[in-house]
Amino acid sequence: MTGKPNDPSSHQGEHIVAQEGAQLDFSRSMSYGDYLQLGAILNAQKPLSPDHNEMLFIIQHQTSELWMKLMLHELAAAIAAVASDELGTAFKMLARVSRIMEQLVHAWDVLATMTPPEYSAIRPYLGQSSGFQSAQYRCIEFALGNKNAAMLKPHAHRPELLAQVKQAYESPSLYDVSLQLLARRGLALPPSHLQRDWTQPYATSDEVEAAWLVVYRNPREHWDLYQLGEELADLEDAFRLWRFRHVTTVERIIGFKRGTGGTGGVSYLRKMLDVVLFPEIWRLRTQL
Ligand code: HEM
Ligand SMILES: N[C@@H](CC(=O)c1ccccc1NC=O)C(=O)O
Repeated sequence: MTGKPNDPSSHQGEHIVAQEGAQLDFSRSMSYGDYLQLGAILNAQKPLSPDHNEMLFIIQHQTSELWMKLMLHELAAAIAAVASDELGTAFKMLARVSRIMEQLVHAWDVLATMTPPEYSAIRPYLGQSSGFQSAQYRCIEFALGNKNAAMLKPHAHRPELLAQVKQAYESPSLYDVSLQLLARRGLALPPSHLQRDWTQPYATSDEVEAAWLVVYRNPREHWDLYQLGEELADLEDAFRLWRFRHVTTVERIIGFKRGTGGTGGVSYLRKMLDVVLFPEIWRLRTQL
């Protein structure tokens, strides 16, 4: 034994961990993998094709779903916090949601390493499955106020998922609870926007814009509402970037083919770029 770091006969590594007192026997205590349920997570990649690149496709989606799970966890808590006037708590959560969305924006860089012929080898194995059927994604859209009854249908065959998506569909969105907060703070909000059928898509209102304008014209007096408005802008900004990277990545990989989910593909995704979640937050800027 020479003791050199790269000498395969060296037992130096063993000595280091022993000296550091690292725990090495997990026969009777919880290990890293036990705590994180890595057995379940790392055995859940089951490629259907013989193609090398399917692992990328699966892991890209699974990691996205995990980040979406955290986003929903934070969003639900942020909605509850705004509804109970705990704005400091809500800001922390909303900032985290925006950072997760940015993480998902950058994740497209990994998927974009997949070329059209590489994806064409996998695509026939996907059948009619599509991200369009992601229950968590739909819950995020609904929590952010983009309500659409038709989007419940892909979940009709899975009662537990349908219940989850329906709950998000029927609940007030982040923006709905934000407007209620503005009203509690004495700003003039139209009754039509304070109590309504939450399943209906949000309708832009000049009165709502006027209320936000009071906040934005005097930030010092309404500092936390002003901060809330900017958190909403951050979140929608990041979400727009995600939508844009999706459609661009899709175009570079499948061009203008129809989607496996049955939509026109890029034409459908481009229409989604026109969705505005918090319209008055954007419109008011013209008046400042
Ligand atoms: C090769 C990569 C991808 C392609 C070619 C692709 C293609 C498409 C297409 C064509 C649609 C429209 C629905 C349809 O008819 O199928 C769609 C929807 C969707 N995809 Fe992807 N996608 C890709 C990757 C991803 C990834 C990584 C995610 C992340 C989870 C994702 C999430 C979604 C979601 C959530 C929708 C529904 C969007 C909405 O309804 O606004 N996709 N995708
Ligand atoms: N809609 C895609 C298929 C697809 O991307 C997909 C298929 C199964 C699971 C997740 C997917 N990702 C996003 O739509 C296509 O038309 O090629």
